[in-house]
Amino acid sequence: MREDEQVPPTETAEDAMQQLRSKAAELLLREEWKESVQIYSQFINLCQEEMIKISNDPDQVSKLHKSLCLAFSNRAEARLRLRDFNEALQDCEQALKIETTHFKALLCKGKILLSLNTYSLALDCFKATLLDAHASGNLETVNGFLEKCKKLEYQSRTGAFDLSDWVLSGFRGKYPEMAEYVGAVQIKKSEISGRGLFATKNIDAGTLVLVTKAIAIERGILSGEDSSERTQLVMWKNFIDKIVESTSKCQRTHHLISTLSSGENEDELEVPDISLFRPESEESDYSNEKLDMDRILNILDVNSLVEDAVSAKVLGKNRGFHGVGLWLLASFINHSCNPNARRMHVGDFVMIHASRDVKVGEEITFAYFDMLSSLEKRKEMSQTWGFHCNCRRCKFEEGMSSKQELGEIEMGLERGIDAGCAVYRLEENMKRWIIRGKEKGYMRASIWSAYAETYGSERLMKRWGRRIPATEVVVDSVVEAVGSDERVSKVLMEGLKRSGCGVAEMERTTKFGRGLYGKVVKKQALRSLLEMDIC
Ligand SMILES: C[S@@+](CC[C@H](N)C(=O)[O-])C[C@H]1O[C@@H](n2cnc3c(N)ncnc32)[C@H](O)[C@@H]1O
Repeated sequence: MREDEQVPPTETAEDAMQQLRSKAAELLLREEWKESVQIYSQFINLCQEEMIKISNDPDQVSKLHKSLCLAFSNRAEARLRLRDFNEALQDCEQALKIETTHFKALLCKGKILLSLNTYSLALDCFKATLLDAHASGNLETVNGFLEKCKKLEYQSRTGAFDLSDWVLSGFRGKYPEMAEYVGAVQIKKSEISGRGLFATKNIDAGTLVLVTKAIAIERGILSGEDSSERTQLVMWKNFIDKIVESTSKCQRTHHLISTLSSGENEDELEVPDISLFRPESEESDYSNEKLDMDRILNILDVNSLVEDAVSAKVLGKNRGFHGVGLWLLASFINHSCNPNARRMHVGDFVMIHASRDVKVGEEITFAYFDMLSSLEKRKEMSQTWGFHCNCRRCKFEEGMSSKQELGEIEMGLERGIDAGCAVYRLEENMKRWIIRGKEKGYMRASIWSAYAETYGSERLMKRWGRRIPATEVVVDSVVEAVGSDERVSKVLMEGLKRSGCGVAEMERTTKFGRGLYGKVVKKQALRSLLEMDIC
C-alpha cells in the first residue's frame, strides 16, 4: 500500500479505526514492517483525534487509551525490525506513558536496548516485564532475554568471551552471542599519524583489546576476474547505501562516524573520548555536524576494512565470502608492519586482541595489509591505502635498503632462485651486518615465503638444513618481531608434526596460538584452530 493511500471512508470513526487496526495487525503478522508502520500511524492519528472529541466520556477514553497503547507497542516492534531504533524507542515511551507496565511495550523496549548494546538498561526492562500479568504466559521468552542480557552484560564488563564450544563444533549453528567490549585502551594523538588507540595497562598476548559490531557490512562471493570486479563495485555501492541509511536513522551512529578521519589534516583532528564508544554509553546529546556524501565516501575509503584480508582471520560461516565493513572504534587503530594486535571476524563482530605482550602507554596497531612481505611490496600496499608507512620496521628497512646484497636476494627470489639459497644468503649477511633481536625478525619476515618454502621441503632441507637456523628459532624471532600469523603457525605445526611434540613444544604452540587467536578459546579449541591452519 502506498503511503498516501487512505483507507476508504467508513460510516463511523470507530469502524475506520477497527479497519485500520485489523489491517495493521495483519501486516505485522505478515512481517510487512514498513506498511504496518504506515497503517499504525494512521490509526494512532485517528485515535488521538477521537480522544479529543470524547474527552468527557471516561469509559470511551480508557478504551481508546488501551488501543493506543497497543498500537504504539506494535508500531515500535515494526520499527525495531526496520532498525529505526530511536523512533521505536519513542513509541515504547508513549505506550509506557499510558500504561507503565505494559508487557509488549516493555518487551519491545528491552529488545531495542539490547540492539543498542545497552545491556544493563535492557536487563532492567526485561525484569520489569515480570510485573505485568502477561508475563506468566510468556515466561520462556522473558527468561531467554534475561539470560541473554546477563551474559552480554558480563562479557561487556569483563571481556570474558569463550568461543570454544562453537569452534569445537566446527562452527555449527548460529554465531555465538557476543557483546561489545572496550578493554584497557584510550584514544590519543599518535606519532604514526593523527589519532591512535593506546594501552592504559600492560596487556598480555591474547588479551582482548576490543570487540565491536559493524555499523554495516556487505558480503559477496567473488569469482572470475571480470565478474569479481563488477561484484566488488556493486558491493561497495550497497555498503555505502547501508552506511547512509544507518547515519540517517541513528544520531549516535551519525555522530560517531563524523569523528572518523576522512584522510585530510589527520594530525589536526580532535581526539574523542573513548567513553563515547563504550556499549553502555549514556551520552544522548549529539550535536550532529552535517555529513555530506563526499565526506562519507572519504571516511569509508580511509576506515573500512575487508574481513578476508591476509592480515585478518574470519571464523565461521562468512569464510569464503568477500566482506567489507565499518567497525567504529577499530577505525582508530593505525597500521604497523610490526603490529602488536590482530583482528578476528566472527559474524558481524570484529574481535581485536594483543598478538604480543603490550606495555602500558604503547600504541595498539594491527596490519592493514600483508606484513610478511618485502619493503617494496609493503610500500606499494600502503600507497593504495593513501599513506607512507611511518612504522619502526619500515624505518629500519629503509635504512637497510642501500645494501646491494638485499636487493640481489629479492631480485633472485622474483626470478625463481632456490628459496633455501635466498634464506642462507640473508642469514649470512645478517651475521656480517651484526643484525640482532627484533631487527633480525623484521628481515626474515620480509622474505618469509622463502623460509616457509625451505622448511616445508624435504629436498631443500637436505641441501640447506644444516646451514640455516632451526625452524623454531626463525619462527620465534618472526613472531617476536611482527606477531603471530597463520602462515608462520603452519610452518611451526608442520615442523612439530615431523619432529614430534614434547611438553616444551606444546607450550610454545599454545603461546603462539594465543597471539594468533587470542584467549577467547580454551586449549583444546585452540589446538583445533591451529590444526585447521595446516589443512
Ligand atoms: C583507519 S585510520 C587510523 C586512525 C587515524 N590515524 C585517525 O586519526 O583517525 C587510517 C589512516 O591512518 C593513517 N595511518 C594509519 N597507519 C599509518 C602508518 N603506519 N603510517 C602512516 N599513516 C598511517 C593513514 O592516514 C590512514 O589513512
